[in-house]
Amino acid sequence: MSSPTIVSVNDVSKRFIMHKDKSLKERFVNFRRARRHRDDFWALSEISLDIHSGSTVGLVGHNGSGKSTLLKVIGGIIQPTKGSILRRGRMAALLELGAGFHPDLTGRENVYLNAAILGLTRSETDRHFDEIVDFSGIGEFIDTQVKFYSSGMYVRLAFAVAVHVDPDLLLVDEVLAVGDEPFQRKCMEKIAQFQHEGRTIILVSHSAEQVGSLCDRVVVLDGGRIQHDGNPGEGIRILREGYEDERRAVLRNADGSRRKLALEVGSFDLESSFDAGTTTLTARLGVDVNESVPDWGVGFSIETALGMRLYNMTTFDELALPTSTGRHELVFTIPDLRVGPGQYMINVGLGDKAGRNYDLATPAGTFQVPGDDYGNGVLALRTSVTAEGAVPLVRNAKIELT
Ligand SMILES: Nc1ncnc2c1ncn2[C@@H]1O[C@H](COP(=O)(O)OP(=O)(O)OP(=O)(O)O)[C@@H](O)[C@H]1O
Repeated sequence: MSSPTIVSVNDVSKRFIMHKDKSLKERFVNFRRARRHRDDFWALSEISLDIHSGSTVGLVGHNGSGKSTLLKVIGGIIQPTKGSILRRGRMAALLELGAGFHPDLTGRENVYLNAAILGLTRSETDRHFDEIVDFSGIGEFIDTQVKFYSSGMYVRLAFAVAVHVDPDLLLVDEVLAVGDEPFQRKCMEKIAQFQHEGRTIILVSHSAEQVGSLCDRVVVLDGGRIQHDGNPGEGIRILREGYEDERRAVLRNADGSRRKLALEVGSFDLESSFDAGTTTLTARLGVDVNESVPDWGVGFSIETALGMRLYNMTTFDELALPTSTGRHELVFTIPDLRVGPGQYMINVGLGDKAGRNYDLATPAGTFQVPGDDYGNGVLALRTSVTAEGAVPLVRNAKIELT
């Protein structure tokens, strides 16, 4: 039996009105002709989603695709123009930096205010107060007005309150990217605990890695519509493909002709060879040097289909690459590749030592490692098992280029 629906988004559309008049005076002068001086903009169109209790849903999409608007509509912060939202249980939302905090109140006062808004009594908040402050790491600044807090401090305190009010549903909008690394780790642990406890999480993220590791369902938005709803790996692939199309579009001049970058990924070919039980992967990268760039180099990384970075290297410490214009071929050889069954992506980026980035191919190529009987996971470990009277089997994992 599937778990009950905690959020139901029914055919929701959201319109924003964009005023063409720049100044108040223009608006005043054009008051009677107001309709002609405004544009309707549909940030969300006909969105329907049922979110089941206990799931972790990632909302992803390009800038302006409507992720934050959808999260705010789900959170009841803004009303849909059409359609309806049904929500059950206690909700805690981390939507905008500082939203829900009163700048003139201290951290302590804001904790009580926020917790009250989220439905906690004063004595319930008293009980959690030390834990909240402890989790936030705010320390003695808890009695300082929050207008003096840094953005990191805001997020830490807001997150600490949200996760200590016993929510059934947690909405998180990108704010996790703000805190420092130890705090982000703490947040991730808390989210994992929430998942374990069967709470529901909806999060907006730009990080494929975060979405891939946390979510069991990914919704890709494009221009306010659902482009994909379901498998996270497929969602991340669709999102990346979109970024690649966007990048190509940026590389066009106004007349449609292709604009050249100083360094460009010209070609990328993968080969694999299998010998004596090990796989060697060879990647041939053709770089078009259109303008001489001193100290250029290549970043080369391998990721899982869910965006988890497995390996990263650059050529900067290995090679001084030729600066003459024309196509240069680099050959990356990875002997004895030991990754487990699954799909992998190879990304390449071209840049220089001064930190300038020129071209990026994400992915430049993909490969698939078929399942074998040695186990699953990102590591291919040739674990051997013996048992008296048993016949050992020998299995080979061949790599297929896709
Ligand atoms: N209050 C508003 N008034 C007018 N337009 C708005 C308003 N809020 C959002 N928009 C527009 O709606 C579209 C969707 O915005 P939204 O913030 O939901 O996108 P997003 O996918 O979260 O983007 P990002 O990744 O940049 O945060 C954007 O084009 C944005 O400019």
